[in-house]
Amino acid sequence: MEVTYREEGVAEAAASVAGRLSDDGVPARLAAGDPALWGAGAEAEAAIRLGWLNLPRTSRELLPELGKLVERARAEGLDHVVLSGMGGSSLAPEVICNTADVALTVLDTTDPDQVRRALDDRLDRTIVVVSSKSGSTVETDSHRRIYEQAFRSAGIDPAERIVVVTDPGSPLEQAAVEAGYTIFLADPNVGGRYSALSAFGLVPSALAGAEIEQLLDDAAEVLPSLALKEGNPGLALGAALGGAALAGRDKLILEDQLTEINGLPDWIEQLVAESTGKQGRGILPVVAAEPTGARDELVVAIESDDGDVRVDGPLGAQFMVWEYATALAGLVLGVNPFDQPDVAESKDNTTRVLDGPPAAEEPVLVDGPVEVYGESRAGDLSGVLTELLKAVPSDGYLAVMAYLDRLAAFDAPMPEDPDFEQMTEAWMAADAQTLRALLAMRTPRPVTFGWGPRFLHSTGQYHKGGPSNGVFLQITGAVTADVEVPGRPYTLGGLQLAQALGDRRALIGRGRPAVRLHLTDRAAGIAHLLAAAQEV
Ligand SMILES: O=P(O)(O)OC[C@H]1O[C@H](O)[C@H](O)[C@@H](O)[C@@H]1O
Repeated sequence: MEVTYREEGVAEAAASVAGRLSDDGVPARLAAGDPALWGAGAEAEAAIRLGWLNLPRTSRELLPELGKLVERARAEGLDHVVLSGMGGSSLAPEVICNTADVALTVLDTTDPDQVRRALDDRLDRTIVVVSSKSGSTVETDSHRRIYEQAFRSAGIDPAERIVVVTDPGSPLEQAAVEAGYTIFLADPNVGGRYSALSAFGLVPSALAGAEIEQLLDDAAEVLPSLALKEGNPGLALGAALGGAALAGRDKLILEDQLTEINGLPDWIEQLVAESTGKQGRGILPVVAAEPTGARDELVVAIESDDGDVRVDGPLGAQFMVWEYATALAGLVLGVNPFDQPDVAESKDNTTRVLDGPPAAEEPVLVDGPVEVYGESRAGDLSGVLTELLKAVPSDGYLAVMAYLDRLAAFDAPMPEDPDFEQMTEAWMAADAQTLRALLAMRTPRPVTFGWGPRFLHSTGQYHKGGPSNGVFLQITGAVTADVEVPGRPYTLGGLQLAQALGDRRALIGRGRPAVRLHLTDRAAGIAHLLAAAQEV
């Protein structure tokens, strides 16, 4: 595992931070799991959050039981693996399975269309992993209820198809015991976003067919170096992240194009944003964007020369080193890297909206299939986008957050016998993510993109707790066929909208500009929105 500095400014800032940390004995203290490192205020929490340092060893204990489960699933022909989990309970398995090139259907959404897509896909051969550390996350609870009902209606016993990963004593464990589900209990001394090498990362990945022992071997191999002052990749990376941020380079552009590791930036995004984005400080990860050369950017590239910092190594070691580096970056920035104090606010607001829907807000503008909610004096949609881009401060960013089906673009109409280029073009023309790229061309500031509610468990913490320089654009869409959540008074569509309204309320409450665009026809709305972005 190797971390290389490819730019002088970064090398200098990192060297000075690394020197200071080494003088204080930090590398060895962190490797030994010293909870006092982050100060008295963080000590109690750190004392129950450093278990990730032992996972390369302790997670091996899972292998025999997990091997049996994988064997049983194979023998029964259960080859469609669905993972229901938010944030730390799904981001690592997603990158593990993408890298291993094995199929895993990740449900980290409340979008009714996307959930129905998963339900309609090979239910007779589906095994569902329901993962939640707290065991009380509303999205995961809803998926579990929906799958239980779907299995029963198909004459399948849910106990044969549902596997639960949770912390001991959680409400999900209790429900799983009562229902007779297969249960894997995770190490409670590991926080969600540090849980890649725990049961949360390993159970769904093994079921999907990934080689998980190799991940643990690669993580174990890097471990001894994390106690060192020299030749310590975690110290090198943490000092670069923290040192650059202190020097004003607090936008972290993550590059991993065309490497063997596939999708690591989405996992890093949660780790770094939730760990550092609080008390008005933090590092903003920017995924899938081209560097612009802005003075506040730090470009980190996975296995390529495209960055100011280059990080090489296999996936298991990358998990370990990024976790260690992020814990150090938190120390350098003076924040507790193990809590997420501002995530709950949007959740509470969502509950409030579900309990008693607010008086209907009138759109300030309707432009074709797009309604605009929020403060705007623009006469049309491209005017709204122009206003938002202008509102971004010189050190700020624009966050686009789409509460939509992230697979909808694959339904785009295609020309007959399309070649790859034509297919890509058709997908991009139907994909909300294309808006990020179009807006990025029209501003020198970073533009981030998140699917809602997935990002609420990731960058959502930074949006509310980090520096107050974000501008927010939400996209929601009309629901044509909703999905009931059995035993709950809401539908998925109702929950999804409540999540958008709840988060917007939290952002506005903090004085941040936040506009919601509602697509009254989803496909036509995306097309209209992308056309408007081209006119900005
Ligand atoms: O695993 P769970 O308890 O369901 O939590 C899933 C996610 O929920 C919260 O929003 C936290 O901010 C995340 O850090 C966490 O990964």
